[in-house]
Amino acid sequence: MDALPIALTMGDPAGIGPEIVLKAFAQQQRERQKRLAGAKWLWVGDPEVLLWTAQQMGLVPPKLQRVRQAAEVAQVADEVLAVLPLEACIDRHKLAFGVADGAHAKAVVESIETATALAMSGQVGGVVTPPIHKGVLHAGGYRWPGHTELLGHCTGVTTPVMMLAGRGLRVVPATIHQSIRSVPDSLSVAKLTQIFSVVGHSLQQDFGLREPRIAICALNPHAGEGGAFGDEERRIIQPAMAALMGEVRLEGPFPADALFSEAARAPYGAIICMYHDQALIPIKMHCFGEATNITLGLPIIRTSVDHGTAYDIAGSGRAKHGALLIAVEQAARMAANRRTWQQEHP
Ligand SMILES: NC(=O)c1ccc[n+]([C@@H]2O[C@H](COP(=O)([O-])OP(=O)(O)OC[C@H]3O[C@@H](n4cnc5c(N)ncnc54)[C@H](O)[C@@H]3O)[C@@H](O)[C@H]2O)c1
Ligand SMILES: N[C@H](C(=O)O)[C@H](O)COP(=O)(O)O
Repeated sequence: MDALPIALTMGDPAGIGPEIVLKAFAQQQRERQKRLAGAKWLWVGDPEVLLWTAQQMGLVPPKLQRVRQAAEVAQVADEVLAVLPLEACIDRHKLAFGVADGAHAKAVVESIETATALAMSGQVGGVVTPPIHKGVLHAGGYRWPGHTELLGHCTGVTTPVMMLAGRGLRVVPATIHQSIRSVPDSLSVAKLTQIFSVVGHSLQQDFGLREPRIAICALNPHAGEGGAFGDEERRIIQPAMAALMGEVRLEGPFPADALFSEAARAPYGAIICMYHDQALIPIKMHCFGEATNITLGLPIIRTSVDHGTAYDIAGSGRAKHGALLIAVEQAARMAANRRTWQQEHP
């Protein structure tokens, strides 16, 4: 078993996050009987949220044990879920499934900040984040569009990079949570060079690929058709690729529509796309519920589920928890790969 626990954040308390944590922990316990494997979990959040969710849904909650620091998790029995409470609390009398409430934002953010600090100081092996509701953060006065940007802020990283990975496909959106209208103007040679470099390094360090090939999507249809439909390929994408020649194996820019067939993508360790939906539509069509959202370029390991808060089914019992188990396993695998890489490249 890994020595360090994995920290799980609270996520949005009114969404399916607490439900999938309860279900995933129960499954992990059943499988633990068969094979002793995997790191212990440390849930960073208001324990009332788990208890309320279990009570409302008729689920049997695990025994919870409050800890004050991550080091205590080693003493917590396997069948008990260690919980690190927050300073900010959730008012369970006002909590309702599927209702976005800006009053939850403070605790949601504190959970992410606390788990990140634990990972930064080496007290946990990685951070796994159940979904948050971006409207809740916004209503609470926070301007982070999502985890990715908040994690960048918490770790002092200016260009955190989002990757979604599942069933042999890895996609990276070069721009994330912003309007389509603003995308071309926010692409620059410097920004793309940085992202291409982070992805190349992470495929080696975190995914164990020795000489990864990376495909780059064009921004415009048919890669701009020689300039007839736009020139960002010539002005921005190609110079960024050229800047890394000899360092990272980049190919393209390819017309995005033809790149996602099985044959076209097979040689590549990752496909870098120019905007959110160019990357996330193909991966969610390919394996929604089984993909993992990973933040690259951080000094810590962070993974997440590929789905959101699913308010439409919160509290109904219909939420599937498979993506959370996959995200935890992915975090543990990445932590091991990174340790090996760091030993080989001191
Ligand atoms: N990792 C994250 O924090 C994360 C990821 C994606 C979206 N979000 C946020 O979640 C909120 C809702 O987003 P959305 O509605 O676009 O996407 P969503 O993933 O919450 O829901 C899309 C559809 O998939 C279903 N679904 C999602 N997860 C499911 C599961 N585990 N089991 C069964 N069905 C599931 C939902 O019921 C819904 O019909 C938004 O605020 C969004 O920004 C957060
Ligand atoms: N773009 C992600 C998705 O649609 O799955 C999601 O919004 C999560 O983003 P963060 O990990 O930055 O919260």
